[in-house]
Amino acid sequence: MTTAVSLDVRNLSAGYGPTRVIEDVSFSVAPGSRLAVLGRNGVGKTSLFATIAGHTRRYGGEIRLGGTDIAPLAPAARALAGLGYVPQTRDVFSTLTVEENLSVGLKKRPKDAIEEAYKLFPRLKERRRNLGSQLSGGEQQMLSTARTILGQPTVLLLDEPLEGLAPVICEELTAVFSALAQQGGMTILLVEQRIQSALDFADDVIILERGRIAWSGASAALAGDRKTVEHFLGVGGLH
Ligand SMILES: Nc1ncnc2c1ncn2[C@@H]1O[C@H](COP(=O)(O)OP(=O)(O)OP(=O)(O)O)[C@@H](O)[C@H]1O
Repeated sequence: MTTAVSLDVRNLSAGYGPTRVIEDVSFSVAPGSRLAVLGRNGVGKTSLFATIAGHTRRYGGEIRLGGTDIAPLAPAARALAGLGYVPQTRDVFSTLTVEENLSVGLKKRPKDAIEEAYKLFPRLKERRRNLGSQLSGGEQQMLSTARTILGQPTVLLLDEPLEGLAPVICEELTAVFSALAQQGGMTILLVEQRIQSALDFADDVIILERGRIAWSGASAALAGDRKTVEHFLGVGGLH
């Protein structure tokens, strides 16, 4: 059965122990589309992705992936169901080689599927025998992204993938993300501090404020609405 919605989040509330940081969040994302999650520091962007991936305490709400509620599942089962999560921390295994890191992402797929990762990021093939700890920040981001993509997710969550990276690496990564959405039909959710980059990449946007959705709409609408950008994201958000 096909569904018109790839990810559907309904009335989601979550936090850490007794502290709630996500409050009654609802949104949906169409298959193959791109959603940017924006907001000032500490509003809950990382926590929202961590909640969808199963790493916080959920108080209520549903997370439907292709029609199935994955909220009761453990993080590994969510990944098997088609959810890819690339955390802000990148989580590269520093004592494993690039190739060993990629093998972890294969799950039950044959070893030669690793070539897909090398096709996406040729730099990783050059560094296949290097340890995770020997990689630059950009290479670590490529590795973390490639490892997740080897699991063939239908929905990919990218938490600040461009943070701290040189402009040329940001362009390379952004081109891969765009190709995954356009040619691979992958649904991508992106947290990004650079508002203009996020708007250039995404079809739609949600803005969080204190764990709640404060604004949602098309990227083009937000790009033309300087007042809303300044109100929720601060002066100088667009350039
Ligand atoms: N592991 C944790 N335990 C307790 N509180 C946490 C934890 N992680 C985040 N928080 C709190 O949850 C709230 C939301 O934080 P979160 O990191 O999700 O925001 P953010 O919008 O991603 O911020 P930034 O833009 O700085 O990355 C903050 O008040 C933060 O202090």
